[in-house]
Amino acid sequence: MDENRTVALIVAAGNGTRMGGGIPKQYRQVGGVAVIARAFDALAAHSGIDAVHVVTGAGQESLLRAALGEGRRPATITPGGATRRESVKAGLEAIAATPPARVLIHDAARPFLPAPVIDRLLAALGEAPGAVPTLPVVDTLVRAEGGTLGDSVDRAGLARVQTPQAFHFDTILAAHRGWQDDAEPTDDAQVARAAGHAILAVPGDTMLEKLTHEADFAAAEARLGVAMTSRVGMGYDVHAFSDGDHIMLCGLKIPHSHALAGHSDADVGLHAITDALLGCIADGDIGSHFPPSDARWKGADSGTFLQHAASLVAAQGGIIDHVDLTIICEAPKVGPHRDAMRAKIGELLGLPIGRVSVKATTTEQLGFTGRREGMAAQAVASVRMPIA
Ligand SMILES: Nc1ccn([C@@H]2O[C@H](COP(=O)(O)OP(=O)(O)OP(=O)(O)O)[C@@H](O)[C@H]2O)c(=O)n1
Ligand SMILES: C[C@](O)(CO)[C@H](O)COP(=O)(O)O
Repeated sequence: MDENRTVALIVAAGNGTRMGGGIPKQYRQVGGVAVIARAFDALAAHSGIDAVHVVTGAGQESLLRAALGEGRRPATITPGGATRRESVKAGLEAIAATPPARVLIHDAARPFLPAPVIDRLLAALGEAPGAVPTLPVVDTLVRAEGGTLGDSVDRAGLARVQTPQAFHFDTILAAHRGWQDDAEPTDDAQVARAAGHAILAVPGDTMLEKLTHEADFAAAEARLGVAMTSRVGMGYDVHAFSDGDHIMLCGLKIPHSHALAGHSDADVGLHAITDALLGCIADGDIGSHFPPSDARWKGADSGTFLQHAASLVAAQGGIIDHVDLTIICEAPKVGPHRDAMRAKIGELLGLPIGRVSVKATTTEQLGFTGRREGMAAQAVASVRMPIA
């Protein structure tokens, strides 16, 4: 073991399920820089830290490399596990090949890490085998029982625990190797304490808040003082009817007297929204990203196209505020499916249903939609983008 060596381990193997759809939160941008890149920079720039190791999820390595760019080189990149604990253990085992004296274990989802927090943690490791940053609880605490308030919980003596969590390396490695409880620990301090070690609390920082839900991104931008600007994109699409007994519309299979003809699943609604999102970032159109000449997109689920466009918006630090779709046809009737369509689009984009509008109109039997030769759809999307 190198007595002088301190390393950092960033765990980034989560899928961000509470965040909703799109690319995992650690690879999205906040203020024009990927979340994980900010955490990486804060650790790598600290004079007390010698190397930064990263744990990433299965299939996320290209996202990780893109987010870190050329300039940031993790000492190791290790595949994570199904839980945070498993990911941390995998990272510690990778580091154990050349064991350092100390390790700081950090959530990739906490992009803003002030250097004084690291200073406090490293100083505390001179007195104890582990230390974590904490913040006082300032709100009243109650048990939540459905929609009804349960008993209040005395907040005296309670604290909120953040990361990085700092440990003597051999202590935390042994604690993780020895973890046997069936319950999943939510952090590494619990693993160390279960092995009998005293862990110190040092003052945390409000900048260190974890990005957990979608609204946390807007809060992070605000915390950073990032100026955001609104953009609006529009999309329009048409598909002709052909023989068949159903159409795909807004990601749903709708029974109908005809199918819609197209290279993909011909989902005119999702195509219009995809183009509206691409319009917000001035990045071509659905045809330039998914050319009909490419056999890969034959019969493709258009949800893939929509999620790709949303991930491009997110990669530029954009936040989708709202989408509004108008479907133009004489039949089928959209009304009975409207809310299911809104829910499906919301699911694909990671948006609550209140930010997804689906409308429909006929053209009073005029034109190609009036003659029931095909369907059209137009969409407007509004996003907030960081001002470059
Ligand atoms: N199997 C897992 C789960 C989580 N993490 C990481 O642990 C940190 C904190 O977890 P959390 O905020 O819960 O992230 P996610 O698991 O991605 O989010 P969610 O629980 O909403 O799915 C994140 O940096 C996440 O990438 C990990 O490395 N491996
Ligand atoms: C490790 C952690 O960030 C400390 O607060 C937290 O416990 C992670 O919990 P999650 O449920 O994995 O977000």
